[in-house]
Amino acid sequence: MATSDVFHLGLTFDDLKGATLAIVPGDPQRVEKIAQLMDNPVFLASHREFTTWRAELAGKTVIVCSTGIGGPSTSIAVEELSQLGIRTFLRIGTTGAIQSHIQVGDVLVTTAAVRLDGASLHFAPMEFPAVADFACTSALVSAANQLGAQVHLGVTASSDTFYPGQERYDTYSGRVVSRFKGSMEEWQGMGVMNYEMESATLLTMCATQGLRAGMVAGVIVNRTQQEIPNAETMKQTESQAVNIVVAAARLLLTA
Ligand SMILES: O=P(O)(O)O[C@H]1O[C@H](CO)[C@@H](O)[C@H]1O
Ligand SMILES: O=c1cc[nH]c(=O)[nH]1
Repeated sequence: MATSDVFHLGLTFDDLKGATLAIVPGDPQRVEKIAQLMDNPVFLASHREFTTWRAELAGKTVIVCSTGIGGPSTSIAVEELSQLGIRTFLRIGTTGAIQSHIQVGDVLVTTAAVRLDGASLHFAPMEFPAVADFACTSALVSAANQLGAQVHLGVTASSDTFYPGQERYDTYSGRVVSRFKGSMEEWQGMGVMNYEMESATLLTMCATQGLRAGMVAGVIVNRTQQEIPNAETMKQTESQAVNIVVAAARLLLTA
């Protein structure tokens, strides 16, 4: 029997037991928390940034697999999970809001991403929109409403870097390259809700390959107010977004 049917994830076809839906957080430590909210959670593998558990929801198998931070590792997770049979991806992340009306603790559902990454260009030219799947997006919004979350729907800026690409000056050099100087204000003017680091790659890969993807994130900082998140608030916000993604997966699996 194969020990792994794909290059990085350390998973076999057998491990997935026919699952077609995966929940994909960035942080490997979030994976078990998500799996434990479902039935019969089982640890499958952990290699590099990719930790994978399997569980059941509404009698169907669900995979939970971390992508790590950023587009390159996300592209590997999405590619290998697709090879193994996954067709629907729900990302659950943390994020920094850039609009003053969005509060820390709110939840954002991404309808499309500004492609400030490099990996998505390996799947489609820049003219192609990084757009979320409508059914996934609707399920995430319904789940957020069911759970009483304060939810905002809109565009996310998805950057390869946490510091210059998100126009942070509180760095060792204090310098941001000219391409990104003033960029936050520009995105704010266009109504962009927030920054994170994986949706551009995930949404472009899925939209160009007949796969479904949706994205929800808990707001852990608001860049118009502060730079460093509060640890307790961060835990609560993450936990709310985790509950939402599991509820959304249930809606999609029972539709
Ligand atoms: O909480 P996750 O899912 O990792 O998402 C966000 O947090 C990381 C940066 O701190 C990036 O991966 C960003 O997209
Ligand atoms: O500001 C933030 C917070 C979380 N993740 C990001 O990528 N940016």
